[in-house]
Amino acid sequence: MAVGSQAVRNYRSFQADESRVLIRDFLLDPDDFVSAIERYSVSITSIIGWGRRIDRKNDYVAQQALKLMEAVNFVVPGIFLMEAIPQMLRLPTWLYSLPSQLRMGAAIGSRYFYLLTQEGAEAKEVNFSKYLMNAQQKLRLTDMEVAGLTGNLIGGGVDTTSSTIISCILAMAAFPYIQTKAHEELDAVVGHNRSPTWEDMDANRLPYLNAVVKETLRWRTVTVLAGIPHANTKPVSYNGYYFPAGTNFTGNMWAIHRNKRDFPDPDQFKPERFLVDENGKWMDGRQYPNKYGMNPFGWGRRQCSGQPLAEQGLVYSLGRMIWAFDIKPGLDSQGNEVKLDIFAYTESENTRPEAFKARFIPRSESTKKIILAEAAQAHEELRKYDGETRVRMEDAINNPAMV
Ligand code: HEM
Repeated sequence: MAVGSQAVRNYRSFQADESRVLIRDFLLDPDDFVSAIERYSVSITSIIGWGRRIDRKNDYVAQQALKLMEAVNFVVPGIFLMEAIPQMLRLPTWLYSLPSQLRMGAAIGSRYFYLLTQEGAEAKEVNFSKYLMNAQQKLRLTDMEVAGLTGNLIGGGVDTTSSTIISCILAMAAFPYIQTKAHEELDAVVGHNRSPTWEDMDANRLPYLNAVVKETLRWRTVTVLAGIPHANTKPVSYNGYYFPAGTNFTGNMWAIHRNKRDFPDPDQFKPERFLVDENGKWMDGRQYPNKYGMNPFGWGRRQCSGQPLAEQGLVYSLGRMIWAFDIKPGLDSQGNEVKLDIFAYTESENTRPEAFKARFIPRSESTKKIILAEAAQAHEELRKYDGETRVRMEDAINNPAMV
C-alpha cells in the first residue's frame, strides 16, 4: 500500500530531488559512488516509512536500523524475510561495524522499529508510520506486525535498488557503445540545456533508456533466487511430477534470465531485447510467459510490492545519470584505464558487482552547472524532511516487551 502504483506518484517530487543530490554526489566525489547510492536508497525509504530523510552517511537511524537488519533476521509477519532473501542481509558498506548489543534477536529489533514507527507518526510530513499507527487498532495489527511492515521497507528496498544502480554503472562503463546509443536518444529528446523531467522518462519518449533499465534488471537480477520461496495451496501435477500442497518452490532467476532460448548471448548487455514493435511484441520475437518479458520482481501474490517505487526511481535516477555523464572505467595509479571484470560479484548469491572504479565525466560545461544548481535547489525542497530522531537503541533494549 505504501509503495503501490497509485501511492508512488506522490513520491515523485522527493525521488526527483534525491536523484539530483545523488548525481551531484557522483560529480563531487566519484570515488565514493557506492556510498552515495546507498545514502540515496536509504533516504527514499526513510522518507516513505518515517517521514524523515537521510542526509549523511553516518546518520544514527540509518546506522541502527540497517545494522539491526543484518543482526537479527528481522521478522515479517509469519516469515523471516531476511533469512529467505539472503541479499537483503547485505547492507551498505558504511554500516558494517556491528555493536554487540544488536546481536540480541528479533524482539529488540522489532521493538526498535516499533518505537521508530511511533516517532515517525509524529513527523510533520505524511508517511507510512502515520497511517499504520492510526490504523493499528482498526486493522488489529500487533506491535510486531507494525514494526515488520515499516522495517520491510528498508529490508526490501535498499540493497535491491543500490545494487541495480551499481550494476548499471558497470554496464555503462563496460559497454560504451550502449551508452553512446542512450546518449544519442537523450540528446535528441532532451538536449544539453536542461535536465530530463518525469515526462521525458516515458517509454514512448525514451524507449532505449527504458530498455537500458530493464536490461540492467535482467543482466544482473538482484534476487537471483527470486526472493521468498513460494508454496502451492493445492496439490499439483506437472510434467510427470507430483507436488503435494505446501511444497516449497524457489525460482532460479539467475538461470531463467540467462536462458539462451529467451535471452541469446545472456552475458552481453543488450537493451534491444526490451524494445517492442508497434503491436507491443518484443522485437527479438521472444515469447515470454508474462508481458514484462522477465521476472526480476518475482511472481504471483507475493510479487515485490515495491516494484512501482523501484521502477519509478530507477528510470529517473539512471536516466539523469546517463544524461549527465560519460561513465568510463576508473584509472589505476599509472593513470591507465582499469580493466573491468563484469563477472566479478561480491557474493555468490548476490549479483552486486565486486567493487570497481568508475569515472563520471560531465558531458558538457553547461551540464555541470545544471547538476550543481539543481542539487542546491533540491536540498532546499527536501528541507521539510530534515530531522533528528530521539529514539535510541537503548530504549528498545531496556523495554523489549511487545504486543
Ligand atoms: C530493483 C529493485 C527491487 C527488486 C529487484 C526487488 C525484487 C523483489 C523480489 C524478487 C521479491 C520476492 C517476490 C516473490 O516472492 O515473488 C521482493 C519482495 C519484496 N519487496 Fe522488492 N525489489 C526491489 C525493490 C523494492 C523496494 C524499493 C521495496 C520497498 C520500499 C521493496 C519491497 C519488497 C517487499 C515488502 C517484499 C515482500 C513482498 C511480500 O512478501 O508480499 N522492494 N522484491
